[in-house]
Formats: sequence, C-alpha cells, structure tokens
Amino acid sequence: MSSTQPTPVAIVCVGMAGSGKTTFMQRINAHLHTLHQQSPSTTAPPYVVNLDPAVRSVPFESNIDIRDSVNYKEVMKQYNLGPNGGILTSLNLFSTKIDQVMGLLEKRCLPSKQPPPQTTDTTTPPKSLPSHILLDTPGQIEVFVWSASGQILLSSLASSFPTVLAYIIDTPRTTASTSTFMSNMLYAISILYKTRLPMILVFNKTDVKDEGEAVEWMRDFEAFQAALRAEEEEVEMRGGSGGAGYMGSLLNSMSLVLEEFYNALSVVGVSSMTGDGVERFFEAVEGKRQEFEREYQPELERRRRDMDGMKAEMREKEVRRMMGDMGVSSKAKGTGKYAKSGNGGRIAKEGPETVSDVEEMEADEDDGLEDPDHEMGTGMEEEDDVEFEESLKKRYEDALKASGGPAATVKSAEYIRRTQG
Ligand SMILES: Nc1nc2c(ncn2[C@@H]2O[C@H](COP(=O)(O)OP(=O)(O)OP(=O)(O)O)[C@@H](O)[C@H]2O)c(=O)[nH]1
Repeated sequence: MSSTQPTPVAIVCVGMAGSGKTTFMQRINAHLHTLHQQSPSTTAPPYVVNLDPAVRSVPFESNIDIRDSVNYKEVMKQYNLGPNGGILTSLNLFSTKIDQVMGLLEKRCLPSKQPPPQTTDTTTPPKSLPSHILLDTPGQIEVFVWSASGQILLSSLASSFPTVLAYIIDTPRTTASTSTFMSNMLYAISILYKTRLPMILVFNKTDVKDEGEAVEWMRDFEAFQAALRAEEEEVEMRGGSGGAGYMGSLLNSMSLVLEEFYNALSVVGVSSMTGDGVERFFEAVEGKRQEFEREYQPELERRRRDMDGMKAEMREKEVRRMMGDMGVSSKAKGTGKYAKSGNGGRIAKEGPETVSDVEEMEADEDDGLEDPDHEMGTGMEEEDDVEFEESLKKRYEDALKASGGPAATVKSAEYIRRTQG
C-alpha cells in the first residue's frame, strides 16, 4: 500500500490568537482519525506536530511536541525574557534540532527506502502511512512567520512534503467591520508573500456567522465598497467623521488591488465546533497539494539550485581568499610578504599586519637577509610553487567541501596546518 500512497500533505495551521486554531486542529485531527478507523489498511492516523511551546494543554495527542524538547518557562527565566521572546527563543532552540525532526517525519511518513523484507506471509498488508501531517503553531503568529526559525522549519518541511498553510480566521469578529476584514486579509497576504506556500483561508466559527459575507467581499469589490459606504454613513449619522478621509479611500483602492490575491486563495467556511465544512476543507487541501506540486515545487527546486550555486561560488571565493592568506603566512616557502616582486607572480612585500610581523621584519632587516628562494632562483622554484599552490588549493577545496562550506574556515585552517605537518 505504502508505495502507491501519495506523499502526505503537511497542513500548517496559522491564525491570530483566539481564531480557533487549536479547536480547528482538534477537529481535523478527529476527522482523519475517523477515516483511519473506517479503513485502517489504507491510511494511518495523521502525524501531529505541536510547535507552540507556550500552550498549557492541547486537546489532542502530538507525535512531536516542542514542549518535550524545550521548557518555555525555563527559557524565559534563564534568558530573562518576556512571553514573546520566550516563544521565539524556544523556537530557535527547537530549530537547531530540525535534522532530527525531519528525520523522524520522513521515517514515519514516507515509504521506507529499504526494500521490504522477503516474506511468505501474504495475510498481513504492508504498513499504511499517514495521509496528512498536522502542525499547530504559536498563537503569536508573527513570532512564527517572521522568525528565522519559523522559516527554517517551514522550508525544511516543504523540501520533503507538499506543504499547505491553513490561515484560520474568526469569521464573526473579522466581518464585524470592513477595516477589520481588510486588516486580516492584508495579514494573510503578508504571510503568503513571506512563506511562498499555497494557502487556504479557513473562515472558522460558521455556526455563529457563516462565511457568505466575507466571500462576497472578496469576490465582488462592489459589494465590499457598498458595505464600506454603509459603515461610513452609519458613523456619520452618529455624528462621527465616517472615516471619509484616507481610511475610506485606502480601503476602496485596496479592495481593487486585492482581487488578484484573492484569486490565488482557496476559501472554505468551517465550524470547528460542529464539524461543518471539514470535508470541503480537505478537498481544498487536495487542490492545494496539486498546486504545490505544479507550481511551488519547481520554484523551490530552482531556489535550492540557486543556493547550491551560491554556496559553490562562496567556496571558490573562500579558497581564493585563503590562497591569498597563504601568501602572508608561508614565509618558509618564500611566498609570503617577504617575497620580492616577480617571484612567480606572488604577493610583493607589504607592511606588517601584526606585532609579530613587525618583530620578524625588523629581525630580517637587521640580518640583512634576502629571500632565500629569490637568491637561489633557478626557475625551477616557480614550477614547484605552482605545483605546491595547486595541491594546496585542492586540499583547501577538499577541506571546505568536507566541512560543508566557508563557515568552516577555522576547521579548514586547522586541516591545512595538520596536513602541512
Ligand atoms: N462558536 C464557535 N466557537 C469556536 C469555534 N472554534 C473555536 N471556538 C472558540 O474560540 C475560542 C478560541 O479557540 P482556540 O481554539 O483556543 O483558539 P486559538 O486560536 O488556538 O487560540 P490561542 O490558543 O490563543 O492561539 C474558544 O473559546 C473556542 O471554544 C467554532 O467553530 N465555533
């Protein structure tokens, strides 16, 4: 079964505090558990990850919980931080374990790369895999979306699984006024731009107020402008300014500009309380998974290739820089600042850079010593030096590759020192 099962979709739930994110997670988790119970051989229960370090208790069981590896209260105390700083630092600490987290997710949710053991037992079906990975995020949405660790977590996830954002919206509160609605939409856009992942807008709490008005405001800007005018008139009647100034015209123009953005989104109304709309949500997830594979994956791969290219370029630069440094430090080979101009095109005599350089230079001047290579120049040295530099360059490159990039300069320097004896 597992070999024919599609890769599970990762659903990352984001939303403002109080939007009903946790209740929504609980609802979709319960839905997937029911599907599993109905057909245990085709799909495993969802794999659940809690990324909210500050949550006291979650009404569902998590397979990976940030709270198991980071103690949020302790982090706040130790680093003397407030609540948001505590969440951010906890996420940072957790993201340092991203390799382990991804290893675990891949092990549990992707088909095994090893061939299944040869067995004559045909009665036991192969183990099924989860169809979805659910991730709950901190209510302080900005801490997750705009932090480096949030980015690391999201991009690592998207590099192994089709990843979809579910942006949960408190429908009754958001449609209470056009300005609240617009603020929430702008927030959703900024997340879309930042994460560059497909997004589903989940209008939650439809048992209190359905999503009809919100969807109308999104699809028909004239309806939004009519609602805006009605609001202004109401305020004017109460003796206020009606926001007729910049606010009204800003919201007006915004509604026109946002049309393109709205077209990129899937919209569903859900009641996490009653379970209404949950099937429609999963249909939207399937649509977004296809969109991810069609549009986002090639873009992700292109970005990854660019990154690899950049890394290779940086490695090359680093090698050149270190070769330059070698010119400073390889006095023994006559390739340093003591080398005279014309010695194989290497660096000419330069000013001292450190106190010990000054002492050495003074000592040399006192002795009236010449560069030994230069004195004994036969022409052979130049060839030797080219060979020497070539072999060094190769060793630098090998060292840099082995250590994963220019960040490992110190390590590489040690390596060179060691190999030079
Ligand atoms: N009527 C109704 N209430 C809901 C629904 N979903 C959530 N709520 C209520 O909304 C409130 C907030 O829900 P939570 O799930 O705690 O919201 P959250 O976004 O996780 O909040 P934080 O934990 O602060 O991030 C709770 O009182 C829920 O009972 C819904 O579909 N309908």
